[in-house]
Amino acid sequence: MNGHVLRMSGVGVRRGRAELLDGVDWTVEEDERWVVIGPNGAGKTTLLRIAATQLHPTRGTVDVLGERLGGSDVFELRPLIGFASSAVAGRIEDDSVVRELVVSAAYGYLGSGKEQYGTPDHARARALLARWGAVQLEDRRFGTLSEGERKRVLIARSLMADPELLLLDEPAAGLDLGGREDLVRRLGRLAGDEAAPAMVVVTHHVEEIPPGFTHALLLRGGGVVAAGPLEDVMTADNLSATFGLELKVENDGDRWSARAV
Ligand SMILES: Nc1ncnc2c1ncn2[C@@H]1O[C@H](COP(=O)(O)OP(=O)(O)OP(=O)(O)O)[C@@H](O)[C@H]1O
Repeated sequence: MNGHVLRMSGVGVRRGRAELLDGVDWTVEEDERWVVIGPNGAGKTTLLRIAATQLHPTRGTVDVLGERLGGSDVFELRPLIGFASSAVAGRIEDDSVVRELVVSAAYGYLGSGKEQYGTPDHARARALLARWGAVQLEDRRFGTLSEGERKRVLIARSLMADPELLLLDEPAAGLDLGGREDLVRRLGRLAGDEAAPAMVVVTHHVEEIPPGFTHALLLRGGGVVAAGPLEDVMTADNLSATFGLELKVENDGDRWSARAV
């Protein structure tokens, strides 16, 4: 696999006359933790769906975990990819019981529900729910959970298959301040775990970059503004260009913040 978990080259996505992505070059190595940052409509979700093998680009090449998209069976790749997004959440039935929901992802994030699960699977699901502060919810139905509770359950579920690539689309969206800080701290803990998969987290807010994250890709209008190590990319100039307004950016060693000048 040469350490490349994900490699995109000249990737473009066109829908009608709209270029959702254009000329995206991006490589994620196995020990890297990336944030993808950009304004509404920048193409972040489209980019993540390509990485999750849910969407094929119109142009360019994509290699995920050493396999070329289009040239291999994506159903074999998908169990190796953890993916949590509001679209994934939207496909979950309200009456799904949390414990079953997590264990049913043991063989991929789109578990059919027909697989047989054993005691180790249930123990792993429980441990993951505990790690994400959600074990007290295991008997609850998904439809009864708060937004913050759903996010934590979905992340536990996305890790159930022990993926090699973890993709989280706006995991902190809709959370209150305490919920956001709790989630960012837990993501930071995962980022610091050497055994954790390569991670890509999409966000609109630099305040949501967890400690321990290493790289950022800034996206605007379907194009990459900058990509690379956080300390190189997270400049006021780059972020101002990404969001289309003049920003001041601060870093206190662990966390980032930005505000209009
Ligand atoms: N099928 C489609 N046809 C035309 N335009 C589309 C289609 N699907 C998505 N788009 C547009 O592509 C752009 C990128 O969408 P995407 O969801 O990837 O952005 P995003 O950066 O995730 O946005 P947000 O932060 O608002 O979630 C948006 O302007 C969206 O309206």
